[in-house]
Amino acid sequence: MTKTLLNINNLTTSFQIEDAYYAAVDDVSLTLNENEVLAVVGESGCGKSALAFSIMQLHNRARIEGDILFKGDDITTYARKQINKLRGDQMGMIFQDPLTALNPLKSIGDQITEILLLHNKKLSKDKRKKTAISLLDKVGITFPAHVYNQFPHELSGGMRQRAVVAIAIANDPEVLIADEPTTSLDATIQSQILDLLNDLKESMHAGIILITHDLGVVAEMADRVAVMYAGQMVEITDVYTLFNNPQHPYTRSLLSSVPSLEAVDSKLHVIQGIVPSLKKMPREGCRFRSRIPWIDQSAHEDHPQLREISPGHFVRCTCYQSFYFPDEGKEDQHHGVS
Ligand SMILES: Nc1ncnc2c1ncn2[C@@H]1O[C@H](COP(=O)(O)OP(=O)(O)OP(=O)(O)O)[C@@H](O)[C@H]1O
Repeated sequence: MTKTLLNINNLTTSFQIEDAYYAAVDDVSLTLNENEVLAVVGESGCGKSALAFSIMQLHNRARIEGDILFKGDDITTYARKQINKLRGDQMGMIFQDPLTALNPLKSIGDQITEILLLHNKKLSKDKRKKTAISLLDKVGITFPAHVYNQFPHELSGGMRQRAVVAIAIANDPEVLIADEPTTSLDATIQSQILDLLNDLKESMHAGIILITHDLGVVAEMADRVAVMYAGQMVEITDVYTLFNNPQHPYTRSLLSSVPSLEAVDSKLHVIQGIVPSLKKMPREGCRFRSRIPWIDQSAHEDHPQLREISPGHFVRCTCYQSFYFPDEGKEDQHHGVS
């Protein structure tokens, strides 16, 4: 039977701006199973990192509501000490920018052995060093014994990101959150890091939340996909359905704004506008409404809900039933699940 590792219920993360709180993650519910890659996709500013930081309890001054169950235990009620132990032990995170994730004043070896000690205080110095070097080897670093003694600024970008991965997986976490893990890397290193994540899923049966705006990475890595817009999930489905039968206008716009080698004849549609800032974000009705003004206003719900339209396929707002791209014409409009 598949084991559920994370059960996130009605998570809302709000930041204070001047004298009011604004939700960057708004009533998000998600599950993550073992041996599964769940991709979270969306444009910049839609709340992906805020979600990742909330799950890892890394926000300092945010207001967090809802629960985050890790194997049935609500970790939002954990004391600081408990959460510090959980992070880096059963839950690991790979940050977007390896330079901010690594401590510039400590050697790579020290940063890995510190994490190993979280899991097992009794691990001897010698054993810690051996394990750290084998981790560096596992993430594909050549001369791992040499890199063990090096400092972050002495490594290339790709090596630094591998070191960040080594730290994140040091204690064989059951949940791994990877926030744009390959954004700052060139294509070759990017695919090596993604292969590494896939190996981890296979060998440790870990559940991975992969945050990305790159649909190529989604196609290659994900089992399920959650599409996020303006703090809310607008579509959740398996990766096959996402690419073959996307429903929400935002998902369809994201997919059709990327050129595809297979579909050379298909039109590209650029999504006009941007994700609104937190303060300006509409809190009533369909949040994507202003970016598809040609769709009849009556197509949107007043209080859009995420509904299961076929098993495992969730879509927010009824507007997906009436959506078409302006240059396709209304008669070509999409009619729901096929
Ligand atoms: N500490 C904070 N205080 C106030 N606003 C914040 C804070 N962190 C994030 N935000 C705002 O919350 C919204 C979501 O930001 P977030 O970084 O989660 O987006 P994202 O989807 O991860 O974007 P990117 O892909 O660029 O990292 C944005 O409007 C951002 O400006």
